[in-house]
Amino acid sequence: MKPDVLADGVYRVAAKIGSRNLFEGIWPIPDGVMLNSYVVEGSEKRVLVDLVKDWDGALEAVGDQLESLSLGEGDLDYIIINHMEPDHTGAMVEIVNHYPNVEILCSAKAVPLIKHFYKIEKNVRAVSDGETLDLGGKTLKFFMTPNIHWPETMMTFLEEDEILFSCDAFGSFGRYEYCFDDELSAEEKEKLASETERYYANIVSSFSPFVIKGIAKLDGLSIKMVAPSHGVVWRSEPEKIIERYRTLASYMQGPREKEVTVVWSSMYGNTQALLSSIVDGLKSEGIPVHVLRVPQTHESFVLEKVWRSEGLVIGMPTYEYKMFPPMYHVLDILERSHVQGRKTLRFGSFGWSGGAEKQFDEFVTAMKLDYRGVVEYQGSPSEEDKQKAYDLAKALAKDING
Ligand SMILES: Cc1cc2nc3c(=O)[nH]c(=O)nc-3n(C[C@H](O)[C@H](O)[C@H](O)COP(=O)(O)O)c2cc1C
Repeated sequence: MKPDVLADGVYRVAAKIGSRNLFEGIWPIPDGVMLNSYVVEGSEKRVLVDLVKDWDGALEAVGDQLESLSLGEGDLDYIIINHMEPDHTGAMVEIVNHYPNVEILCSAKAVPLIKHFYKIEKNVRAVSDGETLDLGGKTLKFFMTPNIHWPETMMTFLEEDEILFSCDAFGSFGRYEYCFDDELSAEEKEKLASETERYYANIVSSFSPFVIKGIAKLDGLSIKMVAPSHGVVWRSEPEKIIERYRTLASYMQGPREKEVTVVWSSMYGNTQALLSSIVDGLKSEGIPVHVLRVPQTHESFVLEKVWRSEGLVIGMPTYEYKMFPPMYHVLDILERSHVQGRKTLRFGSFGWSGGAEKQFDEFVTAMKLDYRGVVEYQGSPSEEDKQKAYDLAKALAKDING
C-alpha cells in the first residue's frame, strides 16, 4: 500500500488485516479490518497519530509507508496515542526504538498504561483537554473523550485542515480498496454501512452514554474529515457518520428500530417446531424480523441485530436443568453490552422438569427486559401452544408498530 493523501502534509499509513483473524480475540471479521495511522507534517515538526500492532504484516506495511514519506530514523518528533488498546499500540516498543528521541503525547490516564504495557516511561508526556500542539503551520488540538473506548481515550483535531483523528470512534470492520468513503463502489458502501453497525454493536455499544457525551464535546467544531483508526476516512459528508453514531448510541435507551430479532436454538427440533408460529405472528403485523440460530450464528451478528431492534424473542430448550448453554453465552454477551429494555418473548421445550425459564428470569431482571411472556411446553408443541405463540408474537409486533 502507498500512503493516502488527506491534505497537504497529512497522510494515512494503513494496513489491511486478513479475514482469518478474530478482532479482540472474539469477533469474526469475514471482510478483515483496516488499521489506520496518520502522519501530520508541519514546517517544523512531524507527528504520527496512533500506531499498529505487529499483526498480519501491519508493522512492515506501515513501516514501508513511513519510509516512503522519508520518515526514517530520527525524522519523527511526536507520537500521539489517542487510545491504548494494543491494536493501536502493540508495536510501540519497535516504533520507539526506530525513533529513539520521539516524544509520546497521550492523556494522563494513558501514561501508567504505557508504563505497564510497554515498560516505557522516558519521553512520555500527558496532554490536557483543549491543549494545542504547534507543528509549524499545523495545529493539533486534543479532546479528552474517555470511554470511547477505554478510560484513557482522547481524540486529536487538526485545526487548519479540519480533520478529526478519532481512533476507535466512527470506525468500521472491513477492508476497503480505497481510503475515502466517496471512492467506494455501491457494493462496498453497502458493506461499509453494515460493518459500521456491527463494529459499533460489538466494540462500542456498552459505552454509548460516553459516545453521546463525546459527540456533544465535538459540537461546534467544523469537521471536514473524520479519520478513524479502523475503516475508511469519512470525507463526503462527515457529519453523517457522526449522526449515525449518535443514532446507534441512542439504541441503548431507545427509541430503537421497529424490528424484532428472533434468536433461537434447538437440539432435536421441538423448540424449532414453534418458530414458524412466532415468525408468522410477527410478520402478520408487517414488522421486519431477523431470525438467527445459535450457536450456528456467531454472537457478533446476533448482537448487531438485537442492538437495533425494539423487540426480542428468545427460543431455547432446557438443558441439564438450566438454559441451553450456547444461549446462555449469547445472553451473557448481550447483557455485558447493556442490551436493556427490549420488549421480549420466550419459547422453548423441556423433557421432564424444565429449568430454562428460571435461569432466563435472571436475565429478564439483569437486562430490565419488558417481558411479555413465555410459551413453554413438554416435548413437542400442541396446536394450542402454536396458537398462543402466534397471538403473543402478533401482539408484540402490534405494540412495537404502535
Ligand atoms: C443433554 C440434555 C439435557 C437435558 N436436560 C434436561 C433437563 O434438565 N430438564 C428437562 O426438563 N429436560 C431436559 N432435556 C430434555 C430437553 O429439554 C427436551 O428433549 C427438549 O424437547 C429439547 O428441545 P429441542 O428439541 O428443541 O432441542 C435435556 C436434553 C438433553 C439432550
